[in-house]
Amino acid sequence: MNEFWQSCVQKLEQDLPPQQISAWIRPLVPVAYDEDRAVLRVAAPNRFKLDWVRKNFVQQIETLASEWYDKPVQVSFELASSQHAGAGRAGGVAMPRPPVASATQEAPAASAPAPAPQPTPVAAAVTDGVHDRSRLNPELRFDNFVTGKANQLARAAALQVAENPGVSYNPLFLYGGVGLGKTHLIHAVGNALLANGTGVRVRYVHADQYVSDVVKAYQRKAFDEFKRYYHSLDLLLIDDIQFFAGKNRTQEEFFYAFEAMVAQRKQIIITSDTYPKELANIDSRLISRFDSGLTVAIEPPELEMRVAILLRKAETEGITMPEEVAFFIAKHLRSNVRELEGALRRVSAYARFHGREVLSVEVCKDALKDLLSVSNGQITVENIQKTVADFYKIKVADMYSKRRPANIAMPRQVAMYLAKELTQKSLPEIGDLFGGRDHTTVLHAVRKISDARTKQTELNHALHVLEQTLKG
Ligand SMILES: Nc1ncnc2c1ncn2[C@@H]1O[C@H](COP(=O)(O)OP(=O)(O)OP(=O)(O)O)[C@@H](O)[C@H]1O
Repeated sequence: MNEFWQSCVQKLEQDLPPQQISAWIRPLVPVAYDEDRAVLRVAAPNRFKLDWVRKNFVQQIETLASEWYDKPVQVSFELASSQHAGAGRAGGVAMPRPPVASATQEAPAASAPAPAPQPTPVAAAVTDGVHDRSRLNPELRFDNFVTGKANQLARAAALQVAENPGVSYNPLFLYGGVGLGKTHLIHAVGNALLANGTGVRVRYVHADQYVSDVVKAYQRKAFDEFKRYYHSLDLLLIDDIQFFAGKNRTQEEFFYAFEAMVAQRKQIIITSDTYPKELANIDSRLISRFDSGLTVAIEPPELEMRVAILLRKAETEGITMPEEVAFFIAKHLRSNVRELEGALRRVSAYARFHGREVLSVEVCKDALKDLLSVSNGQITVENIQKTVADFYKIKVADMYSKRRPANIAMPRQVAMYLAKELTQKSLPEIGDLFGGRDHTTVLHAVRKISDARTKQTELNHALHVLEQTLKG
């Protein structure tokens, strides 16, 4: 594992800028590799870094681990205990240890014993520098956010809020699929406000972290401090609010923070993977609050925007990318910006490794072979199943399974409908590809979804996004 980790860091160094390596990769510590389950445990020094690497680097590390161990490896991130401190930097390997309790578990029953007091994240936040305190990433700004049809409304709303926090749209609720720039945009608002230098109190928090803060405040009986901190902010940026689902105590606390902040004209910006009314297991009074400001969608980027993003990112990284190369990548990779960034890193590392000065379409074809075979421009039933499963956050396997809960049955019908609409396959062929279902089941799904789409705006919107993602 030690050897793997050293090679992994070296490979990442070829792909990522040095600041990212020192900020996010070097502080990580490999904890243990479970050979039987093919799971590699990696510890991060704090919750912020944990969330960040989980979100931004898991794919790269899993790919490298899978190559190294020659089988699909899952990487599981966790918070470091004191045993791990420093081991990563020294390149040493920490011994396996008992798993860390999930920080996202909801507040325990009132009788739960309180653990020994430690500095709370709230207290820690007060002692850090301004960016650490706000948890903003200074790299995510308006000036490096590429705009196109898919995100122009969201950007305009975010700019408006940055100019008039607390008075224009409160809350601003941004929603959209993975990797489309929601996090980037809300950091941009925070950074713009900090840049004004008026001493505003800004805090970015991932919903998962907020849940964890509620749990800690509960355990340490520190709710007053918790409330004081959150209620005192001028701008609260809360990412991926769908993670509040089923966390009742968190929702209650957030409701009070929300009411207090909005009453004092303090700005709140929320992101989510779906629009407010579609959020599952969230209290209806919160949903109605979320909808009371401005709700804006970010959609998957269209071709021209994908090209612009690639050219812009290549320029920033000092990579010479001819337009035809950008068009080639953008035509084939259509789902989100994170995927484009990954492709750019891969292509440039490949070119560097093979001593090619200028990127060419040939280099891209080689470097992105596996990605391109999945999305070679053709719409297949497999592509549709994967895209729809990603969109609705269900497993691809549920497309073939016999399970029928509504949250699975509906996406499956959507996928069948799209398969009929976008491929040449017959109803029986589609039925076969959905776990051997009868053609009448497919016909029923096609009729049901095409009828529902004419009556339900949100379903129509979702289908539009899916069609656009699949067609490119
Ligand atoms: N319009 C854009 N211009 C430049 N970079 C972008 C744009 N949109 C997204 N990105 C970049 O793509 C990556 C993914 O974006 P981001 O993390 O903001 O997505 P997200 O919508 O928050 O996704 P998730 O739902 O997974 O949290 C980031 O590195 C971000 O900087």
